[in-house]
Amino acid sequence: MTSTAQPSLPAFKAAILAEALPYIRKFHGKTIVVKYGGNAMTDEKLKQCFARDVVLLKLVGLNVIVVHGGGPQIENLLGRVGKKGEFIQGMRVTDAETMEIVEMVLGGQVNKDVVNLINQAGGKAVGLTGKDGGFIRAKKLMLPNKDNPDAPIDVGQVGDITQIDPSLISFLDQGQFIPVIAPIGVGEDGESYNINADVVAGKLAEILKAEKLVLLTNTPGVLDKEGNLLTGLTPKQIDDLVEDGTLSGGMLPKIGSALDAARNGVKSVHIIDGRVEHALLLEILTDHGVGTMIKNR
Ligand SMILES: Nc1ncnc2c1ncn2[C@@H]1O[C@H](COP(=O)(O)OP(=O)(O)O)[C@@H](O)[C@H]1O
Ligand SMILES: CC(=O)N[C@@H](CCC(=O)OP(=O)(O)O)C(=O)O
Repeated sequence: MTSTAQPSLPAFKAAILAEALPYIRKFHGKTIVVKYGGNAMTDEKLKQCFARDVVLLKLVGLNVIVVHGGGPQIENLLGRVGKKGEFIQGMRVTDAETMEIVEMVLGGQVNKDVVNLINQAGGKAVGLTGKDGGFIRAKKLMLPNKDNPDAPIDVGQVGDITQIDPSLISFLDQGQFIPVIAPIGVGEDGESYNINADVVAGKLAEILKAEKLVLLTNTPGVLDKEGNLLTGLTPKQIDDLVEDGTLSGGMLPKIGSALDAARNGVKSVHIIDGRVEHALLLEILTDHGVGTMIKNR
């Protein structure tokens, strides 16, 4: 006779904890880059769950690096000065006044908020922008123009990463600190560049030879035209989804960065739902992967 009784809650919890052990062993000492999207940081309880997950991962021996966004938070401040954001191919058109606001919001309010959350949860977070130690160098980005390849599109002070110096991050890691990075780069003449946070996270994961890149956003993952979750995507499938318009807006730089990272040595790359409590722990330390995995072929 087979029993249909459900395991008791303590037994269920113990089983989940035990499930984490092989993952802790596998990832101990490895680098994990986590992109915390502005859209995933709107709810207080979720923010605290995120911070606790980051601290737990650090305590069990993973080198966790956080790169945060802040698109909605920038939009909010722009609105207060009577401006509205404009995006082309998922990149914010950034004039001088917008750059000032971007720097204020990303490098100030949002960065300090994430640092404080992690520290309140028991971690030792240190906030940085790419201007600190000049560790993210950038030049002006020109976007490709499908209609006229000879006339690339100018989106203002948006940065194209030219170099990332990993030594500052490694130094913080070794000191048991958790780097929290705002996606701002510095140009040759000290000028600031606004860089999409997914792009910074992807490049950083490549340079640091990260084991994993996890992009936390506000959808269950990549969705098809009918709104169904696509749990795994190959480069060819991604091309098709871009071509037929299934992927748009902020998903374009996200998927591009994810694919670049997967092709350039980051062992696993995931786009997951930051609105699910403890999504990060579920993805990294259990068998229950959530969201979309980006494959390199
Ligand atoms: N096929 C798709 N699947 C899922 N999301 C998509 C898709 N195409 C476009 N998106 C949009 O991309 C958004 C996520 O990107 P973005 O707004 O930049 O978020 P984040 O702040 O997390 O980086 C989703 O909220 C959704 O509106
Ligand atoms: C060039 C560019 O688009 N920069 C982004 C930087 C913030 C970001 O990427 O935030 P999310 O991850 O929350 O979207 C912006 O200005 O919105």
